[in-house]
Amino acid sequence: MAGAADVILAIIGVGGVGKPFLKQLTKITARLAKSPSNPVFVKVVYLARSQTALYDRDSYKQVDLQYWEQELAARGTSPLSPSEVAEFLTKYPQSGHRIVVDNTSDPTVAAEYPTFIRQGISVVTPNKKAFSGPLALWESIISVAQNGRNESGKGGYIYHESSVGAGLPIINTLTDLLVTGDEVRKIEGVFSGTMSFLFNQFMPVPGAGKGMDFAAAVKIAQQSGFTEPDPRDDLNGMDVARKLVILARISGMKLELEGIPIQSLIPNELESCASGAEFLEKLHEFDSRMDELKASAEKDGKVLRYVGSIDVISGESKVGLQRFDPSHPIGGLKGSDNIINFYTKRYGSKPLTIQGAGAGGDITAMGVSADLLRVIRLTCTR
Ligand SMILES: NC(=O)C1=CN([C@@H]2O[C@H](COP(=O)(O)OP(=O)(O)OC[C@H]3O[C@@H](n4cnc5c(N)ncnc54)[C@H](OP(=O)(O)O)[C@@H]3O)[C@@H](O)[C@H]2O)C=CC1
Ligand SMILES: N[C@@H](CC=O)C(=O)O
Ligand code: NA
Repeated sequence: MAGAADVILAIIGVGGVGKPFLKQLTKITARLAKSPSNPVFVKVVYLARSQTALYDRDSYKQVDLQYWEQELAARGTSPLSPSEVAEFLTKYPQSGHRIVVDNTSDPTVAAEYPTFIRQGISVVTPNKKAFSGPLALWESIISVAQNGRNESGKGGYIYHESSVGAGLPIINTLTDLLVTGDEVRKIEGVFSGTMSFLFNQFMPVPGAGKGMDFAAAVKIAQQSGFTEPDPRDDLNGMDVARKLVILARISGMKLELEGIPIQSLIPNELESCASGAEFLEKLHEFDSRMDELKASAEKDGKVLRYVGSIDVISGESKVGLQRFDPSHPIGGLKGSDNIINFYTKRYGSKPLTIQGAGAGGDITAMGVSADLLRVIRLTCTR
């Protein structure tokens, strides 16, 4: 078949984001295979959860995207380490671009992105750890990726749109601003779907109801798939700080996570909880503290919202609670909406604003699927 190409795919992580990603992938693979001029055949040869994986070292049998769950239960074996996944993909006996989709939040998988990329394997992920972890890891990734600093044409590609604002076009927009020569001065807004949901529920604008107890809202946020695998990573402000670090580094700053002042919403007494489950169980005991903050803001006619900002010129950044007028765009956010304002030279004093749901399985998976298609277009289109 003229112009036909193969894509060899390894998928690591099939949880709240990974499952809807697989559903989207099923439709995408069917569509790509039917292209009359440039059919692309996506072959999933590795699929892993934390304790079990589907792959065949000898036959490279493809994973059935419809029955993967049953197959995993019936014939799953121990997962490969990330470097073994790289070797497994590299040894696949036919040509075709190799791609790893990392749908975990595991820093040990993230630490191996340079290993994948150096071997020409592209990485697509919503996992924030590699881009907001040690600066050296970030530098290493962007120095080897084709779409990184050198555009050397040798390594694989890296795309991680869903690591900020889930499926919202945040990273693509920032990249477009920068590559076309705009000067980004400040980025601010609500970066957490969980925090947005919590404060919209706990302290709605006047006239929109009394509001829910804080700990009860946290449980709903978790059940709705908005939180990180461990909800403490949202409540301690780290998730927002990670997103700011990612945007700051793309903007050219050499920022480390430790450089951001972060207001944690975890009560001191719960810092030592052994698990996220224990934390969730005990959080309601501290609802009165949140109620006090709420009452004080209410007295001044304000609402509380959890925001982050980074001043690219001065290098100042912060993450925490702020009071807003109920009529302010941040005060009036709904659901799990993020709102992100880019202040740039071209846009002047009125920022470029992106707003919409910023957490949840389907919309995060959408960002991952779109990134995957981006890599396929770059590598398989004749
Ligand atoms: N949920 C959201 O709204 C958003 C999430 N993200 C990011 O998406 C990623 C996934 O989040 P989410 O799906 O909610 O998390 P989940 O906890 O629901 O799923 C994580 C999956 O990764 C698997 N996993 C963890 N470690 C490993 C490992 N070392 N090897 C193989 N598999 C592993 C887990 O295995 P097991 O099934 O065995 O537990 C699980 O299948 C995170 O990085 C998160 O920050 C980004 C934007 C929004
Ligand atoms: N836990 C995160 C998920 C997306 O990044 C959030 O609530 O925003
Ligand atoms: Na995004």
